[in-house]
Amino acid sequence: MQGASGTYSVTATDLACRRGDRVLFAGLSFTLHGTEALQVAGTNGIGKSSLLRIVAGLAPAFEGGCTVQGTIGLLDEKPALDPALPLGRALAFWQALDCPALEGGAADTAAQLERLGLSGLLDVPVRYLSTGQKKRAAFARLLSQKAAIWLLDEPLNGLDGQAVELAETLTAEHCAAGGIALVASHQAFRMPNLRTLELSRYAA
Ligand SMILES: Nc1ncnc2c1ncn2[C@@H]1O[C@H](COP(=O)(O)OP(=O)(O)OP(=O)(O)O)[C@@H](O)[C@H]1O
Repeated sequence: MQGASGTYSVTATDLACRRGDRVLFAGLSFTLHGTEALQVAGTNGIGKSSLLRIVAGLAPAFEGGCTVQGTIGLLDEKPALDPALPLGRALAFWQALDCPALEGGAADTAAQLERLGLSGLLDVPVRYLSTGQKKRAAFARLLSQKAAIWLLDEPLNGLDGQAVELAETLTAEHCAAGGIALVASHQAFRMPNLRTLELSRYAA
């Protein structure tokens, strides 16, 4: 991560979200600083992904606003890895853009791939990877991004039990290192000091 963790923040102020002709939620405010994590919980369709897209700057707020200090890494169901490329080359493409001159980058990356159980899959085209392997690959890309603010949209979907624990541990490590995590999920997500925001409380 670049910059001091004390400078990272996500602030949502009186946020409302409209999708189509429906206002999904309104009056939502929260602040996250470096080291903090928040799980956005709620039933299917309540607006969890929509909230993350607003925070990421990919969708407009209907009312209110959101300001972020720090770089954003979004992990969602689309890993944004070229399906035709072998996994190793697909990840290298992003790494060259995200962190071209990363010191100790190669060793760092190899260790992360090993930890994610991807080392033996680097020559497999992305389109052949299983659902869980694709999600692991999305975490590999997220880690190489070195973003301060992790926006995780259903990060545990498709992962087996061991990988669920790893995803939770990686997120805890990210926050312990000064990062921020905003986790949208209807599933339990276990990590220290995780706050929960029930989006249904803001349903319009
Ligand atoms: N572009 C769009 N136009 C109109 N409605 C949309 C659009 N995108 C999403 N929606 C609707 O907005 C609502 C919220 O969707 P969203 O994906 O944010 O919910 P969610 O809480 O993340 O759901 P899930 O738990 O199923 O992932 C849904 O009813 C969805 O159909």
